[in-house]
Amino acid sequence: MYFAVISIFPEMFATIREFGITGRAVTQEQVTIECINPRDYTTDNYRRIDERPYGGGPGMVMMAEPLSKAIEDARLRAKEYGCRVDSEHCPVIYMSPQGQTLSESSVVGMTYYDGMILLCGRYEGIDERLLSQYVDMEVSLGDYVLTGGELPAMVLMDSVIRRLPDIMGDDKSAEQDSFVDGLLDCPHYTKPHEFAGMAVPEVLLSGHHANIAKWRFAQQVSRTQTRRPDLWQAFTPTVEQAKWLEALAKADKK
Ligand SMILES: CC(C)(C)c1cccc(C(=O)NCC2(NC(=O)c3cccc4nocc34)CCCCC2)c1
Repeated sequence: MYFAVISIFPEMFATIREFGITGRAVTQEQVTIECINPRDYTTDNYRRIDERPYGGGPGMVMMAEPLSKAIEDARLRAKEYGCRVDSEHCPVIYMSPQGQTLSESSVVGMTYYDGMILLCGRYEGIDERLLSQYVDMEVSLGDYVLTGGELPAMVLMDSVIRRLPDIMGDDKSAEQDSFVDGLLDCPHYTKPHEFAGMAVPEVLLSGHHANIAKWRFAQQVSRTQTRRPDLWQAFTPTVEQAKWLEALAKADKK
């Protein structure tokens, strides 16, 4: 999958290009992440990419011209990479507080794109005429004030990359199932057996895999019910999980 990121701080993206599962996906050429700096598309001596806002007010606004050229170049590169460069297959996504909030379901939908061109704002934002002319979709990470769109762009890329086929490899089954069935995670334990006077729940040492799976599922259920009732409301159990829920309910009644 092809990612082009348009940002005045391209160096920030080393965070996902050089580390962990996303770094491995880049090394194995399952994913390409190209950083495009709008400053390279300026024509003045000062390489201006921001200007004072019309109508006055604090701060600066990112100019449309350099961003438009950067997006057009990103489209060329996406095409060279093999993407079908249209809004259905390689959308221009503006990371924005005005956008639709990113969810695991929208992440899954994005794994079907050939690629995506991510636009990161800084200062007070981007000239509206650039957004109306070039942006296919606005996506938000959530409701808090940030200094830029780069971290949201990296979060989006991280969540999409880990869902691509052949990325999670053998640990896919473990990590994939626990995180994406819509429940919070169960507690995890590893060596040493004793820490700060605390041992490990016996069931995890039993080697009884069915009991261990049941215990973990029960932990996920109770944690989700108590900490995230909103997720619990939205949770739709698989047939298997529905059976376990029944068994749990019966056990609770005893
Ligand atoms: C949401 C809230 C609190 C009501 C709000 C309302 C008004 C402005 C902001 C804000 O933070 N403006 C600054 C700005 N933020 C973001 O880019 C951004 C923020 C949050 C989630 C994001 N997901 O992607 C990008 C995101 C970075 C500098 C360029 C202009 C955008 C926030």
